[in-house]
Amino acid sequence: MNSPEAPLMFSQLPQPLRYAQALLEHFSRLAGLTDSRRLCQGLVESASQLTGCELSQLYLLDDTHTQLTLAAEWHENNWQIREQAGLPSDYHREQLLQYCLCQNQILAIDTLDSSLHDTAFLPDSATPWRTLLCLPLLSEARHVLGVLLTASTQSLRLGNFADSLGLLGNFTVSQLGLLQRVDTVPAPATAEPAPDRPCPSGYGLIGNSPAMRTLYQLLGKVLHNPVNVLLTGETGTGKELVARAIHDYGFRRTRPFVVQNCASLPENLLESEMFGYRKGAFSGADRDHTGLLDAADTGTLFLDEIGDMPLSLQAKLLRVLQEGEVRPLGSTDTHKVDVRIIAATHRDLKLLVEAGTFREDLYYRLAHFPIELPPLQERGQDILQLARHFAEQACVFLQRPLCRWSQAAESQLLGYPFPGNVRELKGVVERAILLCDGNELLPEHFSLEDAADTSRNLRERLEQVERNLLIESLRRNQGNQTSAATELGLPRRTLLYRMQRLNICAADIRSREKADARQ
Ligand SMILES: Nc1ncnc2c1ncn2[C@@H]1O[C@H](COP(=O)(O)OP(=O)(O)OP(=O)(O)O)[C@@H](O)[C@H]1O
Repeated sequence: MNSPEAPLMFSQLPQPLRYAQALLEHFSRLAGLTDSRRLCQGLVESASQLTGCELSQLYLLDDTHTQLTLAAEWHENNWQIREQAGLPSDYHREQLLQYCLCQNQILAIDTLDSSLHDTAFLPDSATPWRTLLCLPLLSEARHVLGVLLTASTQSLRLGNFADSLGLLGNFTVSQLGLLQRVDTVPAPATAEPAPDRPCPSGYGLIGNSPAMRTLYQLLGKVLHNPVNVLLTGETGTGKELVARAIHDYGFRRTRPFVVQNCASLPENLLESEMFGYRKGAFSGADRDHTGLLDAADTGTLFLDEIGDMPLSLQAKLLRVLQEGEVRPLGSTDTHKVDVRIIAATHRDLKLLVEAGTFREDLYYRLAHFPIELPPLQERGQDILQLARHFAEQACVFLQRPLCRWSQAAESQLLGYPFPGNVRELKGVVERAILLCDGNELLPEHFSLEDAADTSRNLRERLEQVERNLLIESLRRNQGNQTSAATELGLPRRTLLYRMQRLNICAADIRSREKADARQ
């Protein structure tokens, strides 16, 4: 067994060949299981048989990575059924599991000490648990999906099984994924069509385009990993929303989330806000003040517009990132904080580095895990999904019935460039809901044409606005010209004249009456 390949995985085991053969048999047995529950049970049984451990447990994260659940347990030669299989949403007390999951690290403990380690997740045993192995289970894309744990009351070198058991565990979770996909094959054509309602697509964010799916993949990688994250992208693309998602769906979700916009305060105020100060640090400092870094301790600090942070503060922030240390103004002492920094900017930080206004060392520290948010224009049909979502929100807020979307309005939104991205879309939709008196959103409710169409002169654009106003009024009055003229404060003859000039015909007015009648 001196060949450099296969033996490496088995070389520390007493009977490597027999073990390799047994491992193959377990692979092939698991590959034949077509029921998710049996597959989970099969894995824990295999893990115990291969290692000789009395206990094996399989924990799986749910789709949103918020809940870690005990999916199967093998103990005392049997599958166990536990009542409360779900762990608290931050699995904070289960430090060992949390370490393995969040750090994506194998954990092998040869001498388990119950006074040092909280092992409440292990079942009661007459003899104390002595050795433990925790393996993060990974998808093909290297996302952590769960943990495989084996434990024994005997002294075993469980670390030697880590590589081979990891392969078996990863294989099992990929089989589970396949089975889930088979179970969720679209319903047959006879089924009722799904309601046309927007729904969050990933981590509470809306959008299903390839660009957004790539974003969700990247988010999945940082949720359970304490790296700092740099969010870039045009204004209004959702950087703050994404920062919140990383916090809310990650392992710090029960800890504070603190936001500071670096462009909103002058240098000295920003410094005292972030780092805090001691009484007497400057005139007016009549008491100690806790800084945001302390407020965010054990949680997340979101630094928006990081490109606008003054150079002197950049040096202090670098110290926090490198040493985890904060020194409040007026203090000679430093103290430690444990804060995940998520920074965001719509500016090109590399250019700022070249221009000498942003520190290169800080840039590299922050950009450990850069995530670029796609502009709205690159999200295709997400525009409509987002628009429906914002329309629904606005209708609920205004306590009015939901509006239908005319095809023309949808096409108009799809053809508009949205330089202000999602924020602009939200504003445009909310305004349209206010302008829409009936139940159907029409192109004239959206003030997009003017911004998009620069080919028309001012008079033509004003005429378009006037035309929309007249049509709206006529529709409100069921086509009655006298009532519409009164509402608009015009003599009826003037209204007729303007209608003629602006080419408003009965069909323009009827199009909504028809829509209303269909309701
Ligand atoms: N994918 C999304 N799903 C739902 N709402 C979104 C999405 N992206 C952005 N929004 C909404 O759009 C608005 C702007 O988002 P946000 O403030 O996070 O953008 P930003 O990139 O941080 O902007 P800025 O660079 O100007 O600070 C918010 O109301 C946010 O809720």
